[in-house]
Amino acid sequence: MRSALAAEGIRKRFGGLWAVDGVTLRPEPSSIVGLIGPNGSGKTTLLNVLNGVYKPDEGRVLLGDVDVTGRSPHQLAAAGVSRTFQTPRVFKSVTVMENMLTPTLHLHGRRAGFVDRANQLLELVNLIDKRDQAASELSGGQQKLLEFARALVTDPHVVLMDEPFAGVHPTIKEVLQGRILAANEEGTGFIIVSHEVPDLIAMSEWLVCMDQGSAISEGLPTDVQQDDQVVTAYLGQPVGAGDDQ
Ligand SMILES: Nc1ncnc2c1ncn2[C@@H]1O[C@H](COP(=O)(O)OP(=O)(O)OP(=O)(O)O)[C@@H](O)[C@H]1O
Repeated sequence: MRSALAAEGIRKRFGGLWAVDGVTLRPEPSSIVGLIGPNGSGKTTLLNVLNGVYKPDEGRVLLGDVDVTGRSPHQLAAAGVSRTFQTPRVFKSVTVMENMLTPTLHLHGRRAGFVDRANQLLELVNLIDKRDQAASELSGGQQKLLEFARALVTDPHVVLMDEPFAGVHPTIKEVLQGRILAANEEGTGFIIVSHEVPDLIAMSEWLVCMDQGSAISEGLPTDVQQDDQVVTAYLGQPVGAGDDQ
């Protein structure tokens, strides 16, 4: 059974600006939660609080029943909270396989199992042939796939993803979407920030819309999409009604 990562009354301030201003999220374990909102609404800051990059000024982060507020990204990764970034953060000078194994380095005694798992995941994201190449030889899209596969290697409770589909080729996007859904079927929970609202609506069981640091609407994606406050936050455009954006 996987644990959900929850936010309780999170507030985070930069100078005079409350970038996140009292957000509570209580996802079901093993669910896909989509997080949308206009630029600057606090989505990335919330992810940064959830994986320990920032300590919140107020509120708590819970992994299952455990209060993990203030733990470092490293500690949270070890506890089962993985993260991917808008610009993939892979170690370019080492091989694809070495990248896959970096999250396991501090976990002792199970390395052989992780190598098998890493091979399996590389197979699933079509990077197995690149296993012994330096990550710098991968395209930007392939680096996103590598970062995603690496996030799954330790079998996390939840993966936080920031703009996974931004700027990636449609073929790679399709692989990513398929692998997210497959990992979710196996029990991994996701919280995904994306401006590609139609894609996110199609994948998410629960959608949250932020505006000016607050969660202004949450619920089933089709309901949130039609919420007047959400439409207004997106400058009068029904979200997900047009092109991806
Ligand atoms: N390190 C920081 N220092 C100061 N202000 C920050 C910092 N990080 C974010 N902010 C501010 O906090 C607010 C929320 O930013 P954040 O990046 O979380 O929004 P976002 O919803 O992820 O935006 P986008 O969709 O454009 O990525 C913005 O006004 C931003 O300028």
